[in-house]
Amino acid sequence: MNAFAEVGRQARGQVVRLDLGPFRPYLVTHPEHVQHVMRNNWTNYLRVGEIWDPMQRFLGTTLAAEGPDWESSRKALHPMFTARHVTSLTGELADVIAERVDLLDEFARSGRSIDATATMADIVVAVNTTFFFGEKGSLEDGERLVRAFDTAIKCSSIRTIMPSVPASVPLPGDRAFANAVKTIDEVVYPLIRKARAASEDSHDVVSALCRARGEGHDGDRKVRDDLVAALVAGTDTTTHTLAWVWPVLQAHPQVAIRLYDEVDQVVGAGPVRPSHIPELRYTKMVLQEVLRLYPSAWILPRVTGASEEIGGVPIDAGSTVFVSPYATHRLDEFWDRPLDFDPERFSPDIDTRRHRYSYFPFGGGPHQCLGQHLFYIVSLLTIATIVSRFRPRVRNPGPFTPFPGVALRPKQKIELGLVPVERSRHTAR
Ligand code: HEM
Repeated sequence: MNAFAEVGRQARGQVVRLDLGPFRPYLVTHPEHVQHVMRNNWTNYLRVGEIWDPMQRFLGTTLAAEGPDWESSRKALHPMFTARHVTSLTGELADVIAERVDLLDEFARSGRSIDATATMADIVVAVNTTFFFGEKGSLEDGERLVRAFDTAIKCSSIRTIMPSVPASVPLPGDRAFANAVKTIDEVVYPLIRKARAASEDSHDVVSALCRARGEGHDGDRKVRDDLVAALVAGTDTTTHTLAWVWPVLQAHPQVAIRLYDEVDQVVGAGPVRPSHIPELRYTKMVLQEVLRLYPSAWILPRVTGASEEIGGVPIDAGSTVFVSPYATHRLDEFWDRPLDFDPERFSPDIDTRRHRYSYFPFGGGPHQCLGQHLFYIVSLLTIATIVSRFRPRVRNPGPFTPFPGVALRPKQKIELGLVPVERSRHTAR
């Protein structure tokens, strides 16, 4: 990842062509150019081609595609992801998170470490299962789905690196891929049927999609594709961002002290309530800075429809163009001390006048992330719930370095010890 960021830094905002053997994508990092690709001329920068096609074999062709199918999927999902709707569910999500964090007491008592990534994944799966399926889905359904997503992503990436092999020629991983897709369908279709059969006006995503999409085979297929694509978009991204928080706090004790103080003041011994969320201002700044240095959606590939120039560099039709929050967030030209971790950059009291596209962990333009409100609420609830009860300490030595999977994640396992916080309940506000 360092080498990748270095290419971007040395280009100083110019468009460069990467030399990855036979594959020669362009890397676009200057905020003006990013804005051109993501927003101003987005219809010429398509999510098609050898990187996206294998993923569409299990994500389907609604949200993960382009054109009218993508548009209708986005329209169907949008009402479930507005700030107002997600905020209305904060109490329910807080209860789900508190239940998962209760399970950590045993580790704190016995002194055993937890695996930070696995624990964050456990919380995210529980939250997403509730948010997407309400009472219709069980935790076991959510866990089966996530395991199947992992397999499908791993196996489809084999085809991504061998794009010239036709689908009719078998490759290793094909059978596991087919089984994963079967598992996904075995979990999702019965939940769609349950949602269609239920007469109540539920506020979970599957019910809303069933209301928005037509009935019958075609309608069910669209609901299935919408659900799978949105769940995949929101699972690893949130999990790995939350996992990064702990080594980052360990490496920056002054930041950790301020965050702990804030949670102590706002939440005390807990439980975390919806009214606490807007008050967790510093904790949110820490998350924003984590997303600057470790944006889980670290690369956004596009393919040009027609030839054109970006910043004076001619780009032929059919070329792959990479836009990368990871690279742009580390440019000296747009960030002061870009490699330092400093949440103050996001202080609402500082007038930074940053270019909108110098910071874009959630993308931008018409494909901008639908899940960012959900992400902030879930992450603030998770951090505050854990910190109101424990002081997490990373026990294994770092450094913790980013690994460029489909989502950017810490390469090393993070072993977290949990020291219970002793305080009386009346400190809660
Ligand atoms: C740290 C957390 C997250 C990050 C960094 C993130 C990042 C992104 C980015 C960069 C995009 C744009 C992709 C592109 O332009 O090709 C995107 C799209 C999307 N995200 Fe997120 N996301 C996060 C969490 C979530 C969550 C929690 C959900 C929902 C559960 C979600 C749902 C979506 C959806 C549905 C899209 C597709 C929008 C479209 O294509 O029109 N994301 N996300």
